[in-house]
Amino acid sequence: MIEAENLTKRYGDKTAVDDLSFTVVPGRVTGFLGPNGAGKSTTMRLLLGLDRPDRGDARIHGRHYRDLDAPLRVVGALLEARSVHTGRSAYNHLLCLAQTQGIGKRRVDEVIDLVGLTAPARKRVGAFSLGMGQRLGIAAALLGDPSVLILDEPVNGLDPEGIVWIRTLMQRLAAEGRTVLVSSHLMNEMAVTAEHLIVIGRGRLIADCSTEEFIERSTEKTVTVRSPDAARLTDVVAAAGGKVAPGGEGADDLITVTNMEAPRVGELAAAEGIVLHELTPSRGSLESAFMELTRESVEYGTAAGAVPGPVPAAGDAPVPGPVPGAVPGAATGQEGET
Ligand SMILES: Nc1ncnc2c1ncn2[C@@H]1O[C@H](COP(=O)(O)OP(=O)(O)OP(=O)(O)O)[C@@H](O)[C@H]1O
Repeated sequence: MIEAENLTKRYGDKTAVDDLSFTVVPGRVTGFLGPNGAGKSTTMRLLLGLDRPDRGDARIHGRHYRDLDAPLRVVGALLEARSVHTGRSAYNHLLCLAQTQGIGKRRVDEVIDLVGLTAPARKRVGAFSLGMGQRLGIAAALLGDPSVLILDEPVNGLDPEGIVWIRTLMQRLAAEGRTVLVSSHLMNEMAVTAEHLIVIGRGRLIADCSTEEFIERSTEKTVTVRSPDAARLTDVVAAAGGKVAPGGEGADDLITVTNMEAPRVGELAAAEGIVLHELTPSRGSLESAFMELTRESVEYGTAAGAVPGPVPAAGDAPVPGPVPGAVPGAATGQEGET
């Protein structure tokens, strides 16, 4: 288990992590999300004792990282800025790490196989591609067979096959009862990998809830309907309280309904004898939910608005705006559930 309690870290007058509290439990993959500069890497560094918090506490299985006897056997970490001796082979790099913690050669071979680096294991790390470097970092994290994994952008640089591999690996590690905290900017990937999310903006907690709940609360459900009698269906649905938008130019048979569930649309159509060619409910994406919930805590947006809504300048509005799905006591002051 990972616990952050009122974690606060300042760099000069910049508050990178601001009174952040959360718990990451074993048995599921927890995604750690936030816009650029939100404080994800800083939080991970605080959890790993690589930086000291100005206030608050970070514990792994109830202990500070620095108090762990054999840290690699408890926590495996992949951080963005890694120092690897580029002249060394992957095998030697892992062997050196293993020797510092009394881990045997057999485990080095095991993790090399596990991450798919068997063939290039004796090559210089300096000649590795970004994806191979990422696999090496993951191998190092897994070396001590740790019960806690803290992975900062593990998907970075991986090709589609590599992305599926890391997804499956993280889910397997969680299913084995390990605690897995993973940061990523790839929303589609997080949507299928992480069961739970911790979302931060400007160093503060925005949401701590299941991925499903996060999407559900912040995006509108829509129903796409196709009918040769779309005009009449529009009237019927609108009269029953549904909001209808036309499908757009050249799609006269298409409407999009909000404020009404798909079964109700189907029942109304049946009652009126209106033929349907399609009735598709859809929920919003994690990406749109994320944009919606974090838009006021984005530090680096384009002037035209890479995200919907106003983008305050850095230093402005330290408190993210009203957020459905925020945790109790979060920056918004709104009610929410965990
Ligand atoms: N060593 C440092 N010195 C000064 N400022 C720092 C330092 N490390 C981080 N910061 C600042 O703290 C804030 C949080 O940075 P951090 O790297 O933790 O964010 P992040 O969420 O990991 O961002 P990204 O998604 O871009 O990697 C940023 O404004 C960053 O510039």
